[in-house]
Amino acid sequence: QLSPTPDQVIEMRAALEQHIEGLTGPGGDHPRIGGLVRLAFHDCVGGCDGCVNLANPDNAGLRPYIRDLEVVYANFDDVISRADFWQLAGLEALDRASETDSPDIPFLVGRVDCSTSPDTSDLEAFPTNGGHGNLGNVLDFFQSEFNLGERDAVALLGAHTLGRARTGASGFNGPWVGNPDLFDNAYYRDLLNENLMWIQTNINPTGEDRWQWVHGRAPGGPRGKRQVAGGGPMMLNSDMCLVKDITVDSDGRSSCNYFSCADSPTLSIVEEYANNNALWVSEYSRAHAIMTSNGYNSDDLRIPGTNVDDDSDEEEEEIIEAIEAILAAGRPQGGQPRRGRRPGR
Ligand code: HEM
Repeated sequence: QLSPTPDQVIEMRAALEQHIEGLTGPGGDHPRIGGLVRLAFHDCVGGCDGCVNLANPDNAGLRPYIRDLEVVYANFDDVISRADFWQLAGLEALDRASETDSPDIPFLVGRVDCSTSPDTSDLEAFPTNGGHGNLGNVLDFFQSEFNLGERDAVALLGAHTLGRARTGASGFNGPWVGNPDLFDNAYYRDLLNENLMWIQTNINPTGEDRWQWVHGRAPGGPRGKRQVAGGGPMMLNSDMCLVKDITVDSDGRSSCNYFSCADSPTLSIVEEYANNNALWVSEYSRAHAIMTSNGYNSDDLRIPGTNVDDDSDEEEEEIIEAIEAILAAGRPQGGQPRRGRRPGR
């Protein structure tokens, strides 16, 4: 099995850092930050296996990130699996985006690529209704897919502080927050910010509906015009449901507005994260570590160059213990390891 040395991991991280810096968007942002974090998540739906089904509309937009990353991976494909390399790329992107509180996520190796990597025709199960969904859809998804609870789900969705949605991919449009390159709790602060006058608008009224929440006005500014085509900061229903108890119809339209909706049961978690960046980053780290072990048992994954049990870093050990507990709880009856895709997928 492929297993890089710690020095090789350092070399790969340097190459990935260069890769991330090597592409800038029109606003001077770095699109690969968001793209690589999203890839790390999408690869782990159905098990982290270095394979993404690009024919699945839920994966729309990932193609250029995978294609460009292949050029970097070609230099290391004899020492690391693609599945591990994609996870390292996600971690490097998070580090690049962090300023004050950096996520502390141990990089574990041992993931195995699917036989057709990087492509697959497997249909992975993403949240019902994608960005149209409500809190029930979101929580069910994280529970059934990753064995993650409510708090972990709220923490993970904070990754939407990075990157943006694109009309040509999901059909939604815009970043979630003002600075899509910065990994901090702005996502939670904006969700709670009444001065942003959140309104729900359909940015694709002549085609398949795309109801997203946009700022009704700039902070402190006069009430602005509804963003007809989006492009400014936005939230999906699956984000807004963390603070508002929205019920959406099959097109994604909410029956209440930001001011008339009742509070969501997860509101208090959002408030905690909005008030405490370090707390959010720490809980995000744990949830991300668990998500990116999906499909494996604790004995399958280890820190490069070590045996997991030898590792002396206390914080990393805590996270590994958490992963072990979750993996043990999630093991199917009969104690069979859940490596790669689950039966029936
Ligand atoms: C309920 C679960 C989720 C839903 C419905 C959802 C939905 C979406 C949608 C619709 C987009 C826009 C894609 C595009 O147009 O290119 C997106 C982007 C993104 N998502 Fe999620 N997402 C979910 C969970 C997550 C999780 C768990 C993570 C990571 C931990 C994540 C990280 C990202 C990032 C970083 C982007 C920006 C990508 C870019 O800039 O290219 N998402 N998500």
